[in-house]
Amino acid sequence: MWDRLWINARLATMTEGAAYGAVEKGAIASADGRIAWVGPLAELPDRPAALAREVIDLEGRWITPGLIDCHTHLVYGGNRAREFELRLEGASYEEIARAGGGIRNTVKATREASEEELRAGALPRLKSLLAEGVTTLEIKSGYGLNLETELKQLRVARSLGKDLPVTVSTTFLGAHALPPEFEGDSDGYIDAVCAMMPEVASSGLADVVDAFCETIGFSYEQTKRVFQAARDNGLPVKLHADQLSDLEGAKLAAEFGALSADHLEYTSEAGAQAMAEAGTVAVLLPGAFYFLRETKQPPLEAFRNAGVPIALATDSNPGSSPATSLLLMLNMACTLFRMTPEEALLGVTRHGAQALGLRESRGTLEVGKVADLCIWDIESPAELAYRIGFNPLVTSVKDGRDVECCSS
Ligand SMILES: N=CN[C@@H](CCC(=O)O)C(=O)O
Ligand SMILES: [Zn+2]
Repeated sequence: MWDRLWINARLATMTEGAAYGAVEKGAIASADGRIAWVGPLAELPDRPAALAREVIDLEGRWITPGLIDCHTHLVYGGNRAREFELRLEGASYEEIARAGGGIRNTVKATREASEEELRAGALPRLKSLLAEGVTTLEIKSGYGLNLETELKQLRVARSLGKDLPVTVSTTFLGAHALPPEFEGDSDGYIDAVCAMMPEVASSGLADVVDAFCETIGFSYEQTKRVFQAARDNGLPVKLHADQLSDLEGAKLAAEFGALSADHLEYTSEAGAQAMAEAGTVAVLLPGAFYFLRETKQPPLEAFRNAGVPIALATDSNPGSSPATSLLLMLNMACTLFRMTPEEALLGVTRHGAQALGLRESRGTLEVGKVADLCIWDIESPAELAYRIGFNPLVTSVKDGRDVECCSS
């Protein structure tokens, strides 16, 4: 017997086929935290009450897979509201970074914070994401830039996943910026990051390794060394690539079979082609594009033509995207990048799961996958991208159970 059965539901399964993989008059069941049955209500093998311990009549509400935010920097100290003011007075993101502000400001605050303080700062941001139906998210380090603080951030990220109803995928981003103690010696810092890799890997605190390949970050060659060290230690990679200039980060990510390359405003057609061949997901981050008032659009058409799966994320961070609404990112991706609402929803479900290497277990409503669901009070899935600042979530379901903690 199944544990739970939701009937009279409209399902956006996000599988291939019909738009949104929609099933108009559907049903879905969970058993032991997994999806046990999904399909048209009329095809249920027996009366609902004979099939499950609990039957829930959704009266036509929509169900989607639980949402996935595949790129965040959620755990950090302090905030950068002062830099927001400076940028409004005319300073650019790059100028602030070159003058020793930017990421380095957050590094100072993160080094000074205790684990408890970092956790207390991250909790309301995480709860805001959960209240909109996020059931899986990625959290990066990258504001420590020394082994001790990077591990501190990763421990906080892991603990959030243990204590809240959310699956957390963790990412070691040691090569995020040059720490002040390595000023003038970026190669020396990359040596240090590579030297951290064995302990990062053996700690079990990081699922993936990331780097910031950019003129204000690290070069192609330096990023390649970080990726090689990750590979030598059995960790998969992803990359902050081609955000402010084309350093061929997309190509490098593809060469290493990266799970994803993220940002990608300056990616060339050849970079998109390489990603398609490698199965690397393009993660677009409209929050950073908006907040930094970027003008160069990511090459959406090149990704579509090459068949690159496109994901979307908040990039929640204090400097370039202080966002804690994934639904807002759906709207921004459509308005700013001209993605369709269906592409946007795929970006935070099926393709978001793929970007985290979780395609087998999450991201679609299919038998055998984890029973992470969102139940929405909407007339069509396009409404999730259409509205601005409105949350139509009725409830989310994590591992088959209703999420109680974070309703708005
Ligand atoms: N691009 C680099 N990292 C972040 C920004 C971090 C920060 O400014 O604190 C990003 O993904 O946008
Ligand atoms: Zn980022």
